[in-house]
Amino acid sequence: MRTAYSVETVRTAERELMARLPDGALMQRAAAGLAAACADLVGRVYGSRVVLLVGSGDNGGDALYAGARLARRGAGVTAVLLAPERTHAGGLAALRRAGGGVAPSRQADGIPAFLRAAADLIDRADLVLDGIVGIGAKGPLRPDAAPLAALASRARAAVVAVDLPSGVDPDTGEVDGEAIRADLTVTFGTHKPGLLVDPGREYAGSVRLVDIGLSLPGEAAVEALQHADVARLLPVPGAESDKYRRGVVGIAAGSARYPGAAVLAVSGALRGGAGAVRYVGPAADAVIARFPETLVSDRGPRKAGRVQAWVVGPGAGDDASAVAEVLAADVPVLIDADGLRLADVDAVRGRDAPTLMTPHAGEAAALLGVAREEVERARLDSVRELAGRYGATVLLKGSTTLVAGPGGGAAAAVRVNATGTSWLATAGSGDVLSGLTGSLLAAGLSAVDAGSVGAYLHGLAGRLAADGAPVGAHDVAAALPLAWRDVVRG
Ligand SMILES: NC(=O)C1=CN([C@@H]2O[C@H](COP(=O)(O)OP(=O)(O)OC[C@H]3O[C@@H](n4cnc5c(N)ncnc54)[C@H](O)[C@@H]3O)[C@@H](O)[C@H]2O)[C@@H](O)CC1
Ligand SMILES: Nc1ncnc2c1ncn2[C@@H]1O[C@H](COP(=O)(O)OP(=O)(O)O)[C@@H](O)[C@H]1O
Ligand SMILES: [K+]
Repeated sequence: MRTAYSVETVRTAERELMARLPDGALMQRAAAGLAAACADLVGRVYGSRVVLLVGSGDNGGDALYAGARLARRGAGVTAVLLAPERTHAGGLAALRRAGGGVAPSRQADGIPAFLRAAADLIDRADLVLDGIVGIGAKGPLRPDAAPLAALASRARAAVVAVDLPSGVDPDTGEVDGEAIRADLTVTFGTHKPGLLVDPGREYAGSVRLVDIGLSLPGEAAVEALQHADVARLLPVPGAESDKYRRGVVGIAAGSARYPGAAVLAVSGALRGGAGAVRYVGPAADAVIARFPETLVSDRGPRKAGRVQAWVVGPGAGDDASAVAEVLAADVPVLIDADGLRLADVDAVRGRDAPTLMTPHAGEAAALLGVAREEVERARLDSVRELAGRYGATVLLKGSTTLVAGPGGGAAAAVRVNATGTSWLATAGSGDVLSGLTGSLLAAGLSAVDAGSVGAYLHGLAGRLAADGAPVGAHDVAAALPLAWRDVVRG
């Protein structure tokens, strides 16, 4: 499991560790790891041109000490200081001792000369280190720092963010205004939520974690399943299993207008671990024609026969009665697409069995009564808010998919999944996800596990199916067994 902790938790862990170590030891660990990562990235340190963007906190201190290490190995290192009088004094002295230089400053030389010099240096650099701000960030980048982020983001040089890209909110991944676009982020002690959740994740580039010895007890703020975690959660039939013991998933989906949604949801469900798929709705002929193994019924969810979990909503049009019948069932229910619009909030809140809602940003926005952009800007807050309002587990789809448990509060970890690819942004791929995830629910996974395992397999299948080329949703479904095998084989 990859875990990310809130700034507050990181600060507490740092204080405890610092109390047991000599002054400055932690920063030296951070700077050593940072310099090593930079050296790996540029390949040849000797003769390389390195620019340090240095803010007034310890994040700047890390950049200065790492710069000193690179200067000792023969790099030409220049620091651009945002606040010379408040720069980390030890770091700056170390850089000077190692032969590094300092660019003209805003305070002494005026803003135009400062920006011209910074632009020149960044233009000619092989490597830019972003030490503007780290976990001490408050609000959007300030007006003096924002132009540096813009210059670095356009640079031909490799850009390494120190701890996290400046301009990305450490706890949420929100980006308000300018932010550093890094090729690599070297983060210390633990991942930060903002590195795993979009839009921050996209700004971070690849992320390297440097162990500085922090011990982080208690619940993470954000966690991301890895192959081994998913492998442990996948349902595997035992010797005594039969199709009913493996679980039956009911799919109430599709309409005369959208029969394909039913077919795609079933295509995902058949590959999700349930022993049988029961389809209920007006697209039975289309479903059977494509998947003859499906059990079909035209009697509505209540009379369709026993299932261990329901999926309701994909392509369902305005069939509110099917949604109400499914919500009345005492088994786990996944609500997707049209079902989200038709589900009564009190009926969802009143359920005893687990409920999993799977909106994309547009659907989440409609449920929350805000604009879609607001959900995309603040994905963590949005998923927690929805989970709290409905008392349900919520899976918010997108480039990073988030899964929040029914508590909705900040205390419980939100799962994040980034196995996907933007090729998954294709009509019907959400239907495949809902069938797959419903199947995992029927096989006995909890709502949070089913959602996060479903998103993981679906993203991986998308990647395997696409392999750099456009694919249809049915290709994603067909690649699910490949993804499953890939996970099991490790
Ligand atoms: N505390 C520790 O034990 C360690 C801290 N480390 C580094 O220290 C960093 C945290 O240091 P600090 O607590 O000094 O905080 P930061 O250096 O992250 O930020 C604080 C400084 O940035 C300025 N600032 C805040 N918001 C800003 C904004 N929106 N735009 C521009 N400037 C802004 C503040 O005025 C303040 O001077 C970590 O991110 C990490 O890089 C590492 O050295 C590892 C050890
Ligand atoms: N840019 C992206 N990167 C990765 N995955 C994406 C991206 N855009 C969409 N997806 C994934 O593709 C699927 C699309 O689902 P959805 O929006 O419900 O589509 P549809 O309604 O057409 O089935 C979701 O699993 C979502 O997470
Ligand atoms: K930074």
